[in-house]
Amino acid sequence: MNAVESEQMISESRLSRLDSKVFVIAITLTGFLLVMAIMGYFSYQRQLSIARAAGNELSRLIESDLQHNENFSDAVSMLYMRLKRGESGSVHVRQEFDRDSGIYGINLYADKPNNALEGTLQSVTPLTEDALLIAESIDMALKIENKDSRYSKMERRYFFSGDNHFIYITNKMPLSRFVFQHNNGKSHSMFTTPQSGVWLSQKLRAAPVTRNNAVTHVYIDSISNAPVITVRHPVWSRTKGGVVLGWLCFDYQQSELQEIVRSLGVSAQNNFLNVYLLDKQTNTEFRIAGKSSDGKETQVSINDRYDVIVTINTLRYYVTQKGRNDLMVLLLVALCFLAAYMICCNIIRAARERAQRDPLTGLYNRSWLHKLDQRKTKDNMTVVMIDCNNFKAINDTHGHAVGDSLLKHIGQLLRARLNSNSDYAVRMGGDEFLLVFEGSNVSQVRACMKRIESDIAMSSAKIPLTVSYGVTEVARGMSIYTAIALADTLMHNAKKDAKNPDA
Ligand SMILES: Nc1nc2c(ncn2[C@@H]2O[C@H](COP(=O)(O)OP(=O)(O)OP(=O)(O)O)[C@@H](O)[C@H]2O)c(=O)[nH]1
Repeated sequence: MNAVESEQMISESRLSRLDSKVFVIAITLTGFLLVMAIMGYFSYQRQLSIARAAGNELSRLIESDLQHNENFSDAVSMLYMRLKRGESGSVHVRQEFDRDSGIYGINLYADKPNNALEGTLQSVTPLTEDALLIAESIDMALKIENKDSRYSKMERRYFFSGDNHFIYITNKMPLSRFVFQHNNGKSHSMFTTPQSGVWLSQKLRAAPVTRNNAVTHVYIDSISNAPVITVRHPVWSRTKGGVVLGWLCFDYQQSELQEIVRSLGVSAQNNFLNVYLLDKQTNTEFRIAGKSSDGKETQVSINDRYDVIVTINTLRYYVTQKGRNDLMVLLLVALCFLAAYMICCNIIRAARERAQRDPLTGLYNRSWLHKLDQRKTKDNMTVVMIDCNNFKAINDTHGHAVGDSLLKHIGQLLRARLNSNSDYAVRMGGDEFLLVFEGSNVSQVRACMKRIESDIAMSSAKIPLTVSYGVTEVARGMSIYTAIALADTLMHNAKKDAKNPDA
């Protein structure tokens, strides 16, 4: 092999080394990104399905509440009509006046065994006969309401608003929170909470907002100072389409809707959900739960007016337990790929190392030379080309196996004489060896070669073996291949001289 061929082989090997590294990195990165993409897709789908489930459930509950309110208002209308016609007995509710708050009130259904009060009807003006009939109807409707429904367990704020009267219906709450007030030593049956007395009279005295729509947009309630939507249902004096006596209005407060969100198993443990009610007509968002609006979004329609929007805060999703599992898997995948990358690199390094070794002698082979070429030539660098004399005859006489063990033995001898930190032995092929000395001058190298020659002669006494060699100092700036070629020529000259001592 000449120097040009060697150069070509070296640059090819350099290229393949680079290729294999780039290949491993590319495969690792592609695999990692692929797994990330697949996991991201499934994580995204899971987040969306959670959002969709929450949105569907919330819209279903709100819709059923709206339906419930409508049924309740229809029941009040029906009962009112019956009372008016004298079909449902007489009016039982009793109007009373609370001097402290200046409010007229009527007790509604009190569920004493369960310590629950449905509420009181309260008005700042004395209730007219018609208003008393409505109050009685509301009382009766409350009694026949399904007490087991989720709705009946919710705190409720609603009021009746007619042309001449505004009746507020207090919240459902435990009886124990009410104070039975006494008037002149006589038991006074009107319930008033000490905390809510002022609030109630304010609420009642505030002019009720006239609303033309069946559903209001989100507004801040003047008394409770909280965002509210009011849904109103007509109470009819005759059948539907007849005269409207007034409106039963149901306030949806943020806290109530939050309660619904909390009651959804899915959102109770996942604080990454942001839930909004979107008023489609005014394009107003009414936040029910959560803090931000970013993330995956899903929109579920409740009715013509409202949509539920659920978004998922991805960062929070990952911080909560469910997301943490995803992160752990992602981390494990990253570690697996890192391990795979390191293993691949090691395999390649070992294969490259093997490719630079001669399998018979364990010395470097010719392809290792490019390493030397890459390095800056050091001062005091000397190369020696060695070739065994008449090796063919040894093979022919003693057999190839003996020839092999001789070559192996020469390799050991060479290694034994070299300084492992600065000198290298290379099997160039067949019975040819190259020695590279870094840090020894030519005379030191020649002295070393004398010792190697005698080692070989002594150790192969049964099968006499000699070597020829050529020594060349690598001049500053000289290519290693040029030096090897020079040493090769010198070695051949020496061989010729040995064979023809007379010439
Ligand atoms: N046993 C063995 N023989 C080898 C191996 N590689 C090459 N040879 C033999 O080594 C011999 C080398 O021959 P040459 O260098 O051409 O000639 P030579 O007999 O050494 O004679 P000169 O070099 O002129 O002194 C050939 O017969 C090869 O077959 C090997 O790995 N093992």
